[in-house]
Amino acid sequence: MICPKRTTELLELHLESLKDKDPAWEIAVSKIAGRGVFTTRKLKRGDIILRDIPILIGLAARQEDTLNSCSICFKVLPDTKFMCRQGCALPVCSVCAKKKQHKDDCALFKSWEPIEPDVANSVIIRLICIARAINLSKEQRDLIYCLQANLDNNHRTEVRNAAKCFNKFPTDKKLIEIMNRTVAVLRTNGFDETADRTNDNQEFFYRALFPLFALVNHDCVPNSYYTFEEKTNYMVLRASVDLPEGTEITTTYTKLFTGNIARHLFLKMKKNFTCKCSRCSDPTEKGAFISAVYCRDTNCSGLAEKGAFISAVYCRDTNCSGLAVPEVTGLPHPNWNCLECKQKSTHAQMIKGQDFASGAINAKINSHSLKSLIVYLNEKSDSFIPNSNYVIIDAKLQVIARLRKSMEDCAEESAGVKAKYCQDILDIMDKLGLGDCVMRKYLEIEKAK
Ligand SMILES: C[S@@+](CC[C@H](N)C(=O)[O-])C[C@H]1O[C@@H](n2cnc3c(N)ncnc32)[C@H](O)[C@@H]1O
Repeated sequence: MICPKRTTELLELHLESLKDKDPAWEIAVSKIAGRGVFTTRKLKRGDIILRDIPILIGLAARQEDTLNSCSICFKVLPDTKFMCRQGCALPVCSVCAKKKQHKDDCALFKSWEPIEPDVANSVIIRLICIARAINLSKEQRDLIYCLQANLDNNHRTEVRNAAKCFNKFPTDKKLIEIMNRTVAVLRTNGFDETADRTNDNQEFFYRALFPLFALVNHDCVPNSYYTFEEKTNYMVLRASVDLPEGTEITTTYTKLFTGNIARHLFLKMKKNFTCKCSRCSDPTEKGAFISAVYCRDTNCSGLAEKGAFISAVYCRDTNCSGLAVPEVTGLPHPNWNCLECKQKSTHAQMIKGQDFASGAINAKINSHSLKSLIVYLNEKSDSFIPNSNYVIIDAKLQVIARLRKSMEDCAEESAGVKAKYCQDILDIMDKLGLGDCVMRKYLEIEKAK
């Protein structure tokens, strides 16, 4: 680990234009992991903790149908003629084509001779963010190298695959090392794949590295939240709750509403660590029961109908309607404990109800009938899965998002549904102890509309 003092020096150079005489943050050794960011004074809920400038930013280009965005301003361009005419294989709008950043990108990519310069290729477009590290100053590069990089066997794949798209991709070991290291740093600290980092469940369409924010450790109930300034892409980090002086700032690397088991797996596999926060250590997730399922201590796990089983559901001949939670946290397939009858069950037994409800909800989502999804959530899902379960939270978020766009085919059913679902989720957020965040603001606005 590079020491907090040197890290701060490099960050101060990077943040020059945002220099604050009396910053509310400092870098210090963390009890959670390595270095962390701490408050230097008392802050109130909503106060700005810090602002950060992306040291690297580029299009995420995750899906082929989003390739017609400008690689500088990220605006979506008309469907045809959005590629640079200079043969660099980058999409750019006519205004940004004249900007220095594009001229630098263009010169670099053109010198590597793209094999198909007129075709938008996601591998090439995704490389912009990484390749921009080549033209950074020494201090900027030092800052990138001072950030943690979880090196796994895959971090070289991206550059290796990109090389196949050019006739003259560099073979110089130093250049390749800069790009590979940047990939690893971005994966450990940046915004990249949708699932890698989420802003309270919202997706990103660019990949970016904010070096000061990269020092913020994870907690499944974070005490800060961030937004972005539209014109500059600067990040603004604010306090979710009142923060005493000397508090370590935390953010979340996972979605807020996934259960303990899924969060544990994601953090282990994608971020290389096991979270030991208070939510992760509590099988009830602070009484929010996001991963809880019904106990249904049952003598019968058969289907409630003979023959073709077309409308069959699991037999509900049960003795117990209590909630079951994982016996211990941090295992992918834990045994489960009923909080009422104390019966223990295997993971496979317990997860049936959740899988069943999940399948039914996905079928309703895919059928595009919002009405049938709402009816299912209001009248049926509760017999398979508790309303606090994340499968239900996700489905309600889908309904809220769709009702927000239009009233679709269900004017009657939707009356009051959006406000009720928003309130249901806000109640769960309160149980988790989540303070202000983008999601809370979104739900409060949608509830009031
Ligand atoms: C974005 S960096 C955070 C800053 C890092 N502590 C440093 O010194 O550079 C992410 C890395 O920090 C560590 N980390 C962050 N939050 C953690 C947590 N809650 N528990 C364990 N390790 C954590 C993990 O190694 C993770 O890959």
